[in-house]
Amino acid sequence: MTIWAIVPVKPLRRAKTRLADVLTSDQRYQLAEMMLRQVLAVLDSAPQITGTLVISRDPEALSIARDMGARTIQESSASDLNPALTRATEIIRVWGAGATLIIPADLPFVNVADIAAIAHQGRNGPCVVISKDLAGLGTNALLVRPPGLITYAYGEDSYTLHTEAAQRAGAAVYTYDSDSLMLDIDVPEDLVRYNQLVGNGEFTLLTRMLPDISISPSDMPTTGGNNG
Ligand SMILES: Nc1nc2c(ncn2[C@@H]2O[C@H](COP(=O)(O)OP(=O)(O)OP(=O)(O)O)[C@@H](O)[C@H]2O)c(=O)[nH]1
Ligand SMILES: C=C(OP(=O)(O)O)C(=O)O
Repeated sequence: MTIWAIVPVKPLRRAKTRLADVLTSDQRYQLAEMMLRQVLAVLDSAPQITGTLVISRDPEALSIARDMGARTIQESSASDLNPALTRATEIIRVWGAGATLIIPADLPFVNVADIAAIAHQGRNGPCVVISKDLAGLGTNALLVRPPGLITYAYGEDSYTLHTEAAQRAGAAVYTYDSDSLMLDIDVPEDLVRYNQLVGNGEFTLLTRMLPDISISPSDMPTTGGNNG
């Protein structure tokens, strides 16, 4: 059965506000664009994904999505993340999708093995497959078979809320976690944790993605967690 990916994208020039203490607005814009392109490239190369629908208010994000082979939907200005995802899900249901995989645009390390593993776990419905964030509170990837089975509850404690919604719907609930899927880039500590994960003092993610950036570990808080 077909799996359509949905990628929600906030206006790129207003993204990653929680990184404002350590990145300039232009650096945040560059990071948001680079992560979006990375996520779309992985979804485009994953054989289990029939197609990707990007929903955003941002014409620039929608243009990037189209250039990378994704379908797009213009989100209304008054929208928010959960209603945007609901609207996108309604569309892929019309397209006959057997399942949807929600992948946020800020998961720079998602890879095709993650997509394959989630698709395999979620091959028989009704079910959901959820990938937690590093703090274990958020939802980094979410497969829902059939689409529309549960109401989206992204935000605080979304992992628990999505799990409970699936249980109420009588669906099987699977969890798939991997280092590559667990790290969404939200807060400065995520950059520190990324650095710890790869064991390198030079913020490889940023230096690779934003070669002109000059952040050092001493610029970062050393405790706290990804609040999902
Ligand atoms: N279409 C759409 N996507 C959204 C909206 N809010 C957040 N997103 C996307 O949902 C995913 C997770 O959101 P966040 O982690 O809050 O990303 P962010 O808004 O760039 O980061 P912050 O500004 O720090 O909250 C990212 O891919 C965002 O681009 C929204 O209102 N509409
Ligand atoms: C929206 C979520 O997290 P964040 O906005 O921090 O990526 C979530 O995990 O439900």
